[in-house]
Amino acid sequence: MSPESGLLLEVRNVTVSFEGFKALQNLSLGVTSGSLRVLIGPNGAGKSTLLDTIIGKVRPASGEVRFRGQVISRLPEHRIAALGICRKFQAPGVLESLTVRDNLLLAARQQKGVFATLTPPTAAEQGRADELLRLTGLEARAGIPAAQLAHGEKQWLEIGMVVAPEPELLLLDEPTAGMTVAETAHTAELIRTLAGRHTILVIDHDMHFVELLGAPVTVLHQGQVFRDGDLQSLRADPDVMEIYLGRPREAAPGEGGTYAQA
Ligand SMILES: Nc1ncnc2c1ncn2[C@@H]1O[C@H](COP(=O)(O)OP(=O)(O)OP(=O)(O)O)[C@@H](O)[C@H]1O
Repeated sequence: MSPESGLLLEVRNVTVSFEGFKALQNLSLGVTSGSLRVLIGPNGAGKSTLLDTIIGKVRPASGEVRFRGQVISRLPEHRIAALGICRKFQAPGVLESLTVRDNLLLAARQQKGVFATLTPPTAAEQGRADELLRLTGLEARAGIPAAQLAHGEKQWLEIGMVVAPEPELLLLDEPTAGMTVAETAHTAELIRTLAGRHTILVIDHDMHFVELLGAPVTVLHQGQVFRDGDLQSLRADPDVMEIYLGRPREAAPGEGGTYAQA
């Protein structure tokens, strides 16, 4: 945590430019340790670019990102990841031929790469894999190849794999994309369980899911923070409605509705 601001993550006046087009414009955002925050906004608002900037995939033209008070926006991606920032992308990255438990075990190994295959897992690593099975609700599926999992189960497995090394900050990009209503509800429960142990930023378009998360919401629009608030007040905000309704292709953020997707 930054001794100066008390924030775990600080995005300070960040501008990101793609060949002159400003995807983020002087954007500032602070995240406290252990909090859960949702990012929403119309297509092209800059949500993914913001996560890309935090993980070091995209460099700001101006401004900076601080993590625990340290400026990270000039560090290479692997150094930022090593500080404890992990991002789960939409596409699951599980190894299909391995069992669910072995995927979790691999992710829980302290020793990475080829060395992990040369030494047997420690009792602590085995214990962590079992803990992750319970956490994700995949205990009954532990012994089957990951290829046989349903779409939602695969996503929970990947969340388990991403949290295995205990990252301090977890960035989730549309974790419920393509999920059924029941899978979405389970995902919300899982993320709520993880909050507190981890600081979590979630991007999602599914307002039912956002409601289930019950977390503060930040609305991005045209590369800037447009509003902060709870979902209920944002739904009642005519300006928030306007930025969605102003785009004919997109759905309005009505009860249980879905914000526009790419
Ligand atoms: N590599 C890139 N080169 C050029 N323009 C880009 C690049 N990445 C993003 N953009 C543009 O920056 C803007 C913000 O994109 P971004 O993907 O961050 O929005 P988003 O809020 O995540 O949208 P969505 O909800 O559709 O995923 C968009 O206009 C997009 O076309």
